[in-house]
Amino acid sequence: MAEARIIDGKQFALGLRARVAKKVWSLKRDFGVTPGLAVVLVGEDPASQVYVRSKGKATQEAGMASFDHRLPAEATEQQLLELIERLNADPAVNGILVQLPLPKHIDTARALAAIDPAKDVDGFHVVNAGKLAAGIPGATIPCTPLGCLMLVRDVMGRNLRGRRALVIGRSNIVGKPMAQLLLQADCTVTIAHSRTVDIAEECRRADILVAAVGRPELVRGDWIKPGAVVIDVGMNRVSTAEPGKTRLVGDVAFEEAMQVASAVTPVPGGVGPMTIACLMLNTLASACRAAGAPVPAEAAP
Ligand SMILES: Nc1nc(=O)c2c([nH]1)NC[C@@H]1CN(c3ccc(C(=O)N[C@@H](CCC(=O)O)C(=O)O)cc3)C=[N+]21
Ligand SMILES: [Mg+2]
Repeated sequence: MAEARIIDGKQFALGLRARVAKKVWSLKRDFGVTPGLAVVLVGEDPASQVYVRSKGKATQEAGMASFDHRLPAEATEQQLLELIERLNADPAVNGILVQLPLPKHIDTARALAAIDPAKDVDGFHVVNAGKLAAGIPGATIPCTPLGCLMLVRDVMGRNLRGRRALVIGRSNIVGKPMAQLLLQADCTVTIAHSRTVDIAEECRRADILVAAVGRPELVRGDWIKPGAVVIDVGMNRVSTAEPGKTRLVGDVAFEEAMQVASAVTPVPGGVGPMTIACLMLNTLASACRAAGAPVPAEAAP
């Protein structure tokens, strides 16, 4: 069989960001509104600083206002909650992203619950998670699962009815909302996790396989159903033979998957760039709702 198609998430994300930028422009022209995204970073984690910088850059490139808020690692939960309250009340801010993970002395659930659900562009607030699970329109969809669904549809078309989908991982950020989206798309959905008895056997039934567990190259070629579409959410930094040098690998053994699947996302260049592009889309959508403007259809899959 021919090698699988490499799903170019980076390219798709560039296109999506360009579509968002166009709509930002028309929102400004027709409603006099410039969408704004506030990113809150607590502490100095170097990886988080890199992500936060690339989010700020993408926000500005889309023609939106970017507000950067840094708190020291020792900041109290109360200080963070006060900042969130100020951002909730600020009409220039349509989206609030509190970068995770937070320092251990801060209760993550409490911080996320403090964000106005209408400004929760991550889609992590229980109101948005609940709307997604209950099928109530107007939910903000978490960026990574939304991006994954876009890539699946790009390959398989919009009609996913009856497809067997397996999601590996049950986090609130990726696994659970991913499963909800696939269910809403009429897939037959299974969620596998660390206590699943035979993950390989579950994988072999899946037409759509989404791996989001954070275990480098867990999914082997012989776990994959021939012709399946494989979406690799994993971003694991592993050491190489060269001392001090690391490289990024996914949750899927990429070269093996390429021999069996019909399409596979690479790491990097697959899901990661889609997460950022969908964050831009969700921020635009929040601004549209606030202004009474039509919400882009892509934000409500
Ligand atoms: N409240 C919150 N929301 C988030 O969405 C969130 C978060 N906290 N905390 C951290 C994670 C991580 N994350 C990434 C997004 C894009 C790439 C990305 O674009 N990666 C590129 C490059 C990776 C590289 O080379 O290091 C790629 O996969 O091609 C990576 C990581 C968002 N996160
Ligand atoms: Mg698990």
